[in-house]
Parts: sequence; C-alpha cells; structure tokens
Amino acid sequence: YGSVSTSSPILFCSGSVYSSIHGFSQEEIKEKLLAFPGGSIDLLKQDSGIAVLTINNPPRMNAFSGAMMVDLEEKVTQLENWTDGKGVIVQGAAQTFCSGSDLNAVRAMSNSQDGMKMCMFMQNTLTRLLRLPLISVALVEGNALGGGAELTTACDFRLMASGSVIQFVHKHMGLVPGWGGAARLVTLVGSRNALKLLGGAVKVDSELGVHIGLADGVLKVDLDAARAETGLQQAESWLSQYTKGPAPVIKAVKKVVLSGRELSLSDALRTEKDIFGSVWGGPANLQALASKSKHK
Ligand SMILES: CC[C@H](C(=O)O)C(=O)SCCNC(=O)CCNC(=O)[C@H](O)C(C)(C)COP(=O)(O)OP(=O)(O)OC[C@H]1O[C@@H](n2cnc3c(N)ncnc32)[C@H](O)[C@@H]1OP(=O)(O)O
Repeated sequence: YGSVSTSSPILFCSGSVYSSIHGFSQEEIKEKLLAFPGGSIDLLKQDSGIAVLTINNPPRMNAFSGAMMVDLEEKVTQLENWTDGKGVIVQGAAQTFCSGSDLNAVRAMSNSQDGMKMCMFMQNTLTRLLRLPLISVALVEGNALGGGAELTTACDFRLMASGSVIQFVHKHMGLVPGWGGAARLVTLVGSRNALKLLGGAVKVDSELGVHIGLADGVLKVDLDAARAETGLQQAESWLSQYTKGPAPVIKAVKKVVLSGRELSLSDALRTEKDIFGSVWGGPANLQALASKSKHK
C-alpha cells in the first residue's frame, strides 16, 4: 500500500488544533495536570484490530484526573501509530462511562488561564481521537456527564446501554463545554437540538439519544444471565460489521469520510484522490479483481 501524501496536513500530519503558534505549550500544561494524580487510561490492542480504551477511575465514577488527561494523550499517540488497527471502543470501567473532570482538580485550577489551557489540551487530544484513522465507538453504560458527555462526541459512533444517560451538565456548573463538545454536538444533532441539550442540561437516555441521532444503537439486555453478552461484547460485534477487511482499506474508509466531514469540497476531493491512490492496485484490490467477485 502506498502512503497517503496529501495537501491536508491538518488531518493526517498533526491532528491538533493548538500549537506554539497559538502561544500554547503542551509541555507546560502537562506538568500542571500531572500534579493531580489518580486513575488511569488503559489501552488494550487486540489481534482483531479493535482496541479497547478504558477510562479507569471507579472511586470517582471515572472522573478525569489531570494525570488521566495526560495518559489519554499518550494512548491516542499509540493508536495513531497502530499500523494494524481498524477500530477502537472507548468505555468506562465498572459499568459507568465518565463523570467529567475530577472536581477536585477543577477547584484547584479554577482561574481562567489554567482552565483555558486545560481545555486547549483536551481539545487537542479529543480532536486527535476523532481524527484517528480508526472507526471509533463510545460504549456508554451508566453516566456520561460534563466532560464525559463531551468525550462521547469525540467518537464516530455512540452505543448506549438501557438505563445509561448522556448529560451536558455544564450549565448547572455555570459553564459551557470546553473540550470541543459543543462544536461536535452541533455537527451530530444540529444546532436546535444542541441548544436544547445544553440550555436544558437535558438527561439524554438511550431512547432520546437514538431519536435525535446522538446514539447509533441501544445495547440489548438479556435476562438470561448465562446467555447474556456484556456491553463490550455487543459493542465489538456491532463495530466488527464495519471493520471486516484489511486494515489499510478500513483506514482509507475512515480517512475519506473524515476529509469529507472536515474539509472544503475542493480539498476533500483532492484528499479523496490521494487516499484512493493509496489503495488502488494494493493487495486487497488486486485480490478482488483476480477473484471476479459478484456483489450479490
Ligand atoms: C462541566 C465542565 C467540566 C468539564 O467539561 O471539564 C466537568 O466535567 S465538571 C464535572 C461534571 N460532572 C459532575 O458534576 C458529576 C458530579 N457527580 C455526580 O453527579 C454523581 O456523583 C454521579 C451521578 C456521577 C454518581 O452519583 P452516585 O450517587 O451514583 O455516586 P456518588 O455521588 O456517591 O459518587 C461516588 C463518588 O464519586 C465521586 N465523584 C463523582 N463524580 C465526580 C467528579 N466529577 N469529580 C470528582 N469526584 C466525583 C463522588 O464525589 C463520590 O465520592 P465519595 O468520596 O464517595 O464522596
């Protein structure tokens, strides 16, 4: 497979929004964030090409400590470099998703300068998560609140367990989303629904989530415990519908959609041509041509 050389550095070279040209120092804010320890972000890369990223801080309902924000950035870098990867599932540990920023860290960093730096750091990381050349799914069990709700919007898809809730609680905190969640929410559900969800701090359950297009599916509850699949198993089988096939082809699928989503039409068309060139005449293409396959 040829590599994709495109005129769209924003998507494929550095997915970040802020850098030193914006007066932003990633290293300076990392040092501040590391002063707030606790929890971890765990990455499991599987032979299937589907990775599982777990937000792990159960004593605080998987709230993000500063150290976890830094950890997430490192795990996203590992996923960017995963040649054999095709998909990623983002979940919370212990059957709940994520309750946003750790309020203890928020209280200690309550001046506006630090708040904005933290928000730039998280915008960079979550933008890179959304721009991964992998198909991503947020598996929402329990609560996704505040920054946790924003994290769900940094995935391509959201699957909700019955009883789970996505809630942008920001208004109740005297805030608005700052991790890019508002911009992504508008793209997902339209500006009128976004205004309702943010203005009313609405509790979105799985039914409402599907109705407004925030959720892409609801996980089944099987009362027969012996037969029941876990939420993660269900999410893996849902995602595998879209990740069957060789990694370079799946990555190319994600990249053409991403460029269509983020670039102007002319730039998206040029980028699509480059990505097409990277799979044209590649092993999967030659094999398909040789097998005279019919698409019945
Ligand atoms: C809004 C902007 C900002 C951002 O975008 O950066 C944020 O995200 S701020 C955080 C927004 N989230 C919240 O305000 C969540 C507050 N917590 C809750 O509403 C509840 O704890 C809930 C619904 C998550 C769970 O309720 P439940 O009754 O099931 O459990 P507890 O309340 O007893 O919680 C257990 C334990 O977890 C601690 N906890 C929960 N969330 C956080 C958090 N965000 N930061 C720090 N700690 C959190 C809670 O205090 C309990 O600890 P304990 O020591 O047992 O009292």
